[in-house]
Amino acid sequence: MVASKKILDGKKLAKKIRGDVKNEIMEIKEKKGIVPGLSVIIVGDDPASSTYVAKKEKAAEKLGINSKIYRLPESTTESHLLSIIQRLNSEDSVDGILVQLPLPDHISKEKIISAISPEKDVDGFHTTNAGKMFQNKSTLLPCTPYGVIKLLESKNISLEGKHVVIVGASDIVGKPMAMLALNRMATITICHIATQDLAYHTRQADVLIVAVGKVNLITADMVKEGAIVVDVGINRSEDRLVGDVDFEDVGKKAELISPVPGGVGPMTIAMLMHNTLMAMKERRG
Ligand SMILES: Nc1nc(=O)c2c([nH]1)NC[C@@H]1CN(c3ccc(C(=O)N[C@@H](CCC(=O)O)C(=O)O)cc3)C=[N+]21
Repeated sequence: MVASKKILDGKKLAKKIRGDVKNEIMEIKEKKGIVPGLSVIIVGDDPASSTYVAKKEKAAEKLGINSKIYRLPESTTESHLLSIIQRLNSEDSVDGILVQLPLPDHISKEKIISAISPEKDVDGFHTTNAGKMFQNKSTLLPCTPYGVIKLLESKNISLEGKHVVIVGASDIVGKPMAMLALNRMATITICHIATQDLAYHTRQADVLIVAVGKVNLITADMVKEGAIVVDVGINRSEDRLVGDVDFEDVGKKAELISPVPGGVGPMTIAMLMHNTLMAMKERRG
């Protein structure tokens, strides 16, 4: 068992953040008579994607966000999807547009993301928002890396001067995670599929952030004593949800460790709600 004081409890923090967002939404509703609107588009019927979208819908509803889910068949054409996005871009009551990833192979992810108005890009994936993040300017930040930062900040962990090692270099987690850490003056290492001697790098980490999607990728021998470990991985193993980190063994060595489930996942949803409110305030606040 990992001692509870060592656990980075994302479920608890996400609840607090959702509460804060809800209070602000109620205040704005009272003063101005407007509520945030979130449109979520899902193409095809991948069961994991459907679960996540259902979670987003439920969270939005509880916070007084007006959410609408577009469930489109796998056969949806790129041009049809683009036409829906264009309509949502011009709809004043829609503050956030999220297209659930992955998309089917016949649809270009880049084309779809760049069609979303940057002001409504609550995922923070648009190149305009990525560029602003690069410049450390205020923008909509990608929900998962942003959630990781919030989780660390909630324990008063400053990244300044720390060696943050990120395993995984995806556009939606690893790369933006590195940029957010760099913007907070961390020294960063990004490991990926071509990295030689992964363990050499992970053992240097003061803060180790893992986002790969491989069960038990990170074992106790790969982690420095007293490190902070954040597990972004989500894997289904023997019908249960596990991360990329061997939680029990690594938990003994780590100072703090995030669990799966109950770690980064709920933070992703909370930051999406936060971003939806921010998008509303920026555009029509
Ligand atoms: N455009 C887009 N934006 C996304 O933000 C996005 C996406 N596409 N595609 C898929 C990934 C994955 N993702 C998760 C959200 C919540 C949990 C979550 O709430 N996890 C819970 C448990 C989930 C469960 O029980 O199945 C937890 O870790 O405790 C996980 C994963 C958002 N994603």
